Amino acid sequence: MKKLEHILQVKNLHVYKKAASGHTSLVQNINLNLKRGEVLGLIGESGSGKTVTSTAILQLFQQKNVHVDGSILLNGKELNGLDEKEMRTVRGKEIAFIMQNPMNAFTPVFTIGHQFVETIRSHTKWNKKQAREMAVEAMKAVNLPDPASILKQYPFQLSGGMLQRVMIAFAACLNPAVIIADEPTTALDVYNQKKVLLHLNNIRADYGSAILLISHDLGVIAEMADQVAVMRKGEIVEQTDVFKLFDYPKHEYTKKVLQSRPMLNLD
Ligand SMILES: Nc1ncnc2c1ncn2[C@@H]1O[C@H](COP(=O)(O)OP(=O)(O)OP(=O)(O)O)[C@@H](O)[C@H]1O
Repeated sequence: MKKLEHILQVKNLHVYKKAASGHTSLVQNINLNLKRGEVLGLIGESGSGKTVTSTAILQLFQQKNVHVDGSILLNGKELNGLDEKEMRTVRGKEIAFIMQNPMNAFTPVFTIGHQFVETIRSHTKWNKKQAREMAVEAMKAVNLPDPASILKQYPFQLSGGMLQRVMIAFAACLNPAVIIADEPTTALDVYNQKKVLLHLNNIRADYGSAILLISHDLGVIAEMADQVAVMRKGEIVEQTDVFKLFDYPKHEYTKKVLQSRPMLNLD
């Protein structure tokens, strides 16, 4: 079988909020392509539609509130319109999500260990002991101290930064084809930011996972991304390789975004 060039292809994606008075558009005409092992940075001002785009790709909107139009191909398989049961077999295993707010990623009433082990077991044939070992290894990779004791804790017992790293360990442990990372490092100090970025970089290099990286931090984008898409008011206004974007931004809005980044004055 011929290998597909793109792991993820988003074509003409439109997302509408449903209301009695009619539909309002949240994002329009989004086209994105991700190759194996590639990092696509998604930047743009607050409210420009980055999270809506990733939520639509993951099919996490409730159909009664939001309508998603267009095509989302993951390894050639159409995700848009897939029923929830099928989507559950895709999420976590083939396409993983690192959310902006780590608290939302966990169920408060179960320990981290229970949730981690059950997620691994629902996608593999491993027994509990094997799944626990895998969870411990995955947590070590993101610099979490004493993973065995973290497994016994409940989400509220961990700090936001620790939960963020648990979620990244979660997302990466099954070597998904695509990882969507929505501001994965914002809750972290500089040292752990570096650790997490390095870990994501290793995953893409070792397993060929493609990463859709949403970030306000242009330093993170410059370090990690191969391609960058710039969003504004629900649309992509510019999409190019990372060097071209930083050196020769075309769109006025991109120029503004680049100009507004904080500069370190070393003098
Ligand atoms: N579940 C939802 N239902 C309806 N509208 C939504 C939903 N999620 C987001 N929106 C709206 O869609 C628009 C885009 O929001 P989105 O969260 O995608 O922006 P963003 O670019 O990710 O911003 P930020 O950088 O602040 O996270 C906003 O006007 C927001 O209010």
